[in-house]
Amino acid sequence: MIEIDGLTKTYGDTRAVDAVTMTVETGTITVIVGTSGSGKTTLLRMVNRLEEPASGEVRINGTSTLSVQPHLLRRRIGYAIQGHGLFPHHTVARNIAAVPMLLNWPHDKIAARVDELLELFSMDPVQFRDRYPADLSGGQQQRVGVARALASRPDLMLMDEPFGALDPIIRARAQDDLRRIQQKLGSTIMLVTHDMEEAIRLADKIAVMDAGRLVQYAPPAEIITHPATDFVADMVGDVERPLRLLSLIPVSQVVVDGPAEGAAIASDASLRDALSACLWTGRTAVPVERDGVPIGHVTLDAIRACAEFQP
Ligand SMILES: Nc1ncnc2c1ncn2[C@@H]1O[C@H](COP(=O)(O)OP(=O)(O)OP(=O)(O)O)[C@@H](O)[C@H]1O
Repeated sequence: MIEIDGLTKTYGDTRAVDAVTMTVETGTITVIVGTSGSGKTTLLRMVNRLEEPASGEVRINGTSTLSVQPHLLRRRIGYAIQGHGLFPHHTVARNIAAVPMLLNWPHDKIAARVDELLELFSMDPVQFRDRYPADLSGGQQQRVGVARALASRPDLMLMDEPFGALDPIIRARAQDDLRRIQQKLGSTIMLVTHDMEEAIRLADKIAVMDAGRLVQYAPPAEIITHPATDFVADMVGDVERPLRLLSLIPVSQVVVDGPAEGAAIASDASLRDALSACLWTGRTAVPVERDGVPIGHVTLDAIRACAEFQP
């Protein structure tokens, strides 16, 4: 459990974060959302002491972070930022292994962990572990960045706009992957975004920040149905649905016979999901199954045609 207690940060006259108190349960995703300058990043960076608070404290499983040296604290807390921050001259495997190497894990344990994470992120270890970041797509780099932050099985994972550089379709797929992996590993995640749609998709609880203050902290359904302030209502109202059309068409409508490579999606999934799957994996088709039985595949061309020919 992460307890944030009266956390405050001032820069001159600006109260960047103003007496924020909230509790994050172990094994959940909390998304901190708000407009630019509302204090989200500062709040997150006070949790791993990249910023020191003016007052208040953070407790992780009952222990104040002030009682732990910052560099030791940060080894226990994963941190992923926009633009992934990978080391360009290190291979994918070495990038993912950065913290386990610092912690002096045995070589075979590190190698096993790297392969396990690559597989979790749908990247074949044989194909990817010896590549360099420049030889990966943007989506793949982002996945390696998140895998690296998870590598040592941190108590807590902090993510600052981790998907900000991805286009909206790939981002939806990256969010789904993160959710799946978080559930599998039981990780505790605090994630900052300015995108309310991302918050709704990912969060167990959403923390809405406005001018340094925490104005609402509640599950997504409650934020949508009972926004605490006009500001929260405006943020919910702004949720963009650029791919609304594809979201409304089931995959079953354009499925054709024959196999395709990769993980299958359900026939009642939407074409938006299928499009995300194609773009995220870099494939031009995705297999489709009904009740776990393969029934064919859907192609990127067919999805595009649907998007184009709808009124
Ligand atoms: N090092 C600093 N010196 C002075 N002011 C700062 C500093 N860092 C942040 N601030 C101010 O603190 C406030 C909160 O900034 P913060 O970066 O936490 O906001 P944010 O919600 O993460 O914004 P964004 O979404 O644009 O990243 C802003 O008014 C910002 O200008």
